[in-house]
Amino acid sequence: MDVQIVRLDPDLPLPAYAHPGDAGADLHSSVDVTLAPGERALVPTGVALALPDGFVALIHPRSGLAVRHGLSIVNTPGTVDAGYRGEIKVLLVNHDRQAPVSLSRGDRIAQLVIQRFERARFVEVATLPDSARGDGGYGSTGGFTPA
Ligand SMILES: O=c1ccn([C@H]2C[C@H](O)[C@@H](COP(=O)(O)OP(=O)(O)OP(=O)(O)O)O2)c(=O)[nH]1
Ligand SMILES: [Mg+2]
Repeated sequence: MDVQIVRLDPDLPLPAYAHPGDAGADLHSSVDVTLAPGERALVPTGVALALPDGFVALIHPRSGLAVRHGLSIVNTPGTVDAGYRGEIKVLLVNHDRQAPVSLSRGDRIAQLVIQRFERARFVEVATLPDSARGDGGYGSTGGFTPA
C-alpha cells in the first residue's frame, strides 16, 4: 500500500521496515535528547503522513530499547489518525531507576504499525447479551504465583 509521506527534516531517513514481513517501520529521532530516570520527552521524528481513510498508525515501543535501557512510550501505543497532517512525535519515557538514556539524532526510537480499523456505530441498548465471560476480568481466570 502506498502512503504519502513528507520529510520535514531532509537529512533523516524515512521510516523503514528492517526485514520483509515486519509489522513495524522504525521511526527516527530528529533530535539529540537525554532522559533522566523517570523523565519523559516528546521527540519529533521529522515526518508527516497522509494515511488512507480507514487506516490508523500505531506508535509502538522498540523492545530492544526497553530491555537494554528501560525506554518506553508513555501513551503506548500512540495513535496517529488518518486525518492528522502534523509531525509524528513520540512521547518517550525512561523507566530506568538509575541510568539516564541518551539518544542521538537519527536513532531508531519507536516503530509505526499501520492497521485497518472498524468505525463503530454505537447502538444503545438496555441490557447486553449474555456471554461466557460475563463481567469477569482483572485476573478472574487466575494468574501466577510469583517465585
Ligand atoms: O504518540 C502520538 C500520539 C498522537 N500523535 C498525533 C497524531 C494524532 O492523530 C494526534 C492526536 O492524538 P490523540 O488523539 O492521541 O491525542 P488527544 O490528546 O486526543 O488530542 P486531540 O484532541 O488533538 O485528538 O496527535 C502523535 O504524533 N504521536
Ligand atoms: Mg484525540
